[in-house]
Amino acid sequence: MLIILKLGGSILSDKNTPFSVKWDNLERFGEEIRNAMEYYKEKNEKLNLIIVHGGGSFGHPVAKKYLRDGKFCNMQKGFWEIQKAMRRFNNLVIDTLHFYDIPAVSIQPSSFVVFKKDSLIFDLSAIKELLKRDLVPVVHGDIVVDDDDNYKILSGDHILPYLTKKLNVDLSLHASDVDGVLDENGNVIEKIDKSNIDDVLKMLKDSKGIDVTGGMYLKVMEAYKMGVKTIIFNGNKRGNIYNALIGNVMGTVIIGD
Ligand SMILES: Nc1ncnc2c1ncn2[C@@H]1O[C@H](COP(=O)(O)OP(=O)(O)OP(=O)(O)O)[C@@H](O)[C@H]1O
Ligand SMILES: C=C(C)CCOP(=O)(O)O
Repeated sequence: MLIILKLGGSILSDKNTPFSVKWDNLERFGEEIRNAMEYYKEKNEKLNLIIVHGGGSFGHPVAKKYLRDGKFCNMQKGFWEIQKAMRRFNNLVIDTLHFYDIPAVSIQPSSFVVFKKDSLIFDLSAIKELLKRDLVPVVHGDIVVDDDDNYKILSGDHILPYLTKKLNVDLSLHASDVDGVLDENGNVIEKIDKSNIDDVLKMLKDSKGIDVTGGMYLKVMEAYKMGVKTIIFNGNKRGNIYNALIGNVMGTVIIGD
């Protein structure tokens, strides 16, 4: 069983308070992930896990400092500043996971991923070998170069569907701070597929906090375009990370075309 789980920046941090961490949440996620690993072990079922996390209160405010009219400037300094912010965040996440005996290891996209016009150069060899050794790759949103002499943010919302497709993941999960994608009445849309994608995209607004990527719109659009199935659910609710990992959580199922 190969599962990929994105821990959204909005549940790991307060995106309106730079460099803040929601420690209660992060520690609970560690506990729930460990419990889910125990669940599969007791069932004698092999679980391989990849974790993705967003920029949260670390990447977004720093990236915003170097954006002018949608283009990155002063990147002689900015590239490392954004990398450094994400390394800080990634270190905190991974150290906490280790406190719960989760063999997490870091994957930093800025050092090897290239954003091409409509695809990614993203070598998966190391991630595949790490999974073979039952290690848990933790891939984070990051600043990356593109193939047009510029720079782009590689969002966790790009990474999750990309890895879901390329690694033929069995279960793709996105823990955010809402119960799912909500309609104009605030009700959870249970399924998004080609029958309702156009109507749903009209309902998507901005994120509450500082966000330089694309909030819910990017999440839904990237998963749909990549043609994968993923579930968006509320990671703030105690027990939901565990429930999602054992295949038992309510949210919005996106079925890409
Ligand atoms: N129709 C919608 N349904 C649900 N949430 C929506 C909708 N439109 C906009 N949002 C906003 O999207 C937010 C979730 O997207 P956001 O990108 O902030 O989450 P995240 O994945 O935790 O963060 P990050 O992308 O930084 O990791 C919600 O908190 C909500 O404010
Ligand atoms: C802002 C940076 C560096 C990463 C953004 O990743 P996301 O929060 O998953 O969109």
